[in-house]
Amino acid sequence: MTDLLVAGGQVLRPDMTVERADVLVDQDSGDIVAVDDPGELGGDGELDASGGLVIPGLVNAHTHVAMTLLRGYADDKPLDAWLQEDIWPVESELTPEDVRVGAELGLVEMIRSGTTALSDMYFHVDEIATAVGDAGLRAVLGHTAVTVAKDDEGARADMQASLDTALELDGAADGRIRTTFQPHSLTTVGEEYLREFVPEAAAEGLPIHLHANETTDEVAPIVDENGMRPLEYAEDVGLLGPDTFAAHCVHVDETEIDLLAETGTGVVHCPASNMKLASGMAPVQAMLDAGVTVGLGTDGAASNNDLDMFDELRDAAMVGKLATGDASAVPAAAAVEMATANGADLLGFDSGRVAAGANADLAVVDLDAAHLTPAHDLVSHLAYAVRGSDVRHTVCDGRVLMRDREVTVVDAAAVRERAGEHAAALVGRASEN
Ligand SMILES: CSC[C@H]1O[C@@H](n2cnc3c(O)ncnc32)[C@H](O)[C@@H]1O
Ligand SMILES: [Zn+2]
Repeated sequence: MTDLLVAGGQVLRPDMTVERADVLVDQDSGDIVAVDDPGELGGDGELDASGGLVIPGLVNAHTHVAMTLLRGYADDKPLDAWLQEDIWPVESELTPEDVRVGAELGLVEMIRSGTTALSDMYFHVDEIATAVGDAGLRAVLGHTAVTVAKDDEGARADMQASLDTALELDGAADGRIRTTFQPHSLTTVGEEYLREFVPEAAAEGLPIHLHANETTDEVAPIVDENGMRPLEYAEDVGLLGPDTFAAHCVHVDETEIDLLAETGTGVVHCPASNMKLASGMAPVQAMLDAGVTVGLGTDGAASNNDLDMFDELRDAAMVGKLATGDASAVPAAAAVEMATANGADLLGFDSGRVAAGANADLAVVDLDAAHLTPAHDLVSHLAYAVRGSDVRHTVCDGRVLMRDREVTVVDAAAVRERAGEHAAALVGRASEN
């Protein structure tokens, strides 16, 4: 057994307490072997956590990682105009290699800010899987199907591609990659395709990841056409259940919150994207109170505009209060749970906790900084004061992905340079059409 001792730091435990402890990692199995008092454990290798806080690697439960190439490409528009006027036209020019390079850039950004797991929705998914394999993170991937503006043959082919991709890629990268079936949203996939393909996904045991109830523009047509709320419609076509998680859920009423809780459907809150696109404020505290598992996601870098989950933690805690007029809503510990244990739960990974037996997916946050002094409450710091750039080391599956702020798994400078070149060429092609 090759093992690694993460030594000398404080550790965030699953019950949100913090204690001085060392963490022993088995690098062959990729699991945490033990968490014990300082000096009690020994290992072959060591990762210095002194002056730092060992936390579970953060879980970005909803993103479009390759959209880093579109960071800053189109801002200050609402969702529908942003997608139709800017994003979808430029995405139609994306090559498989662009998607690979964009994903590589996003994964470097995630490693640098302490994220070890992501759940992604996009296309050219083989390229994203290769990038995830090389970068060493854990991911739930899938091909996102859109049927609007396609003929029947094209629509069915896209739904089939979502099923096939999920079946083919599941278990890739030594099991670090899992998959989901992905109808893009309740308005961009036609009812007949949902009724045909959702049962097929269920029969294959595939989890489902979709966008839902993101804007009022998306809610109104479903209510008009079906006489029911969007999540009632989702339940009617078989989409809800314990293996489904829906991104956004901004405009959900009480009946829909109850439906989420009753069916065990998860939600991924994306506060920065919801603010930037002026989509609205999700009723996160009400969903948590009802027993809904709520994780946290950045959405893509074009609607955020970064992939730093510490920003997301702070935004979730802040906007939770603004949405309710209650300063006790979405407290620090709840936000940290959303970004760790809840996200891992939604993605189906045994991560999100620093405990013996769990995946060794960890980040070490450097506390030696003016903006983290004094250290009255480190859970408060994680939610309100830590920045992604405070992360000193990142470990996933027992492998050190970043040591002393140096990414060890890929050449980060080369990735940035290639991404800049690909983004410029992409925008050039888009402007010609
Ligand atoms: C067809 S691949 C996934 C698709 O989703 C688009 N997307 C990015 N952000 C959002 C969002 O907030 N709501 C809905 N769709 C979004 C992305 O650009 C891809 O086209
Ligand atoms: Zn999204």
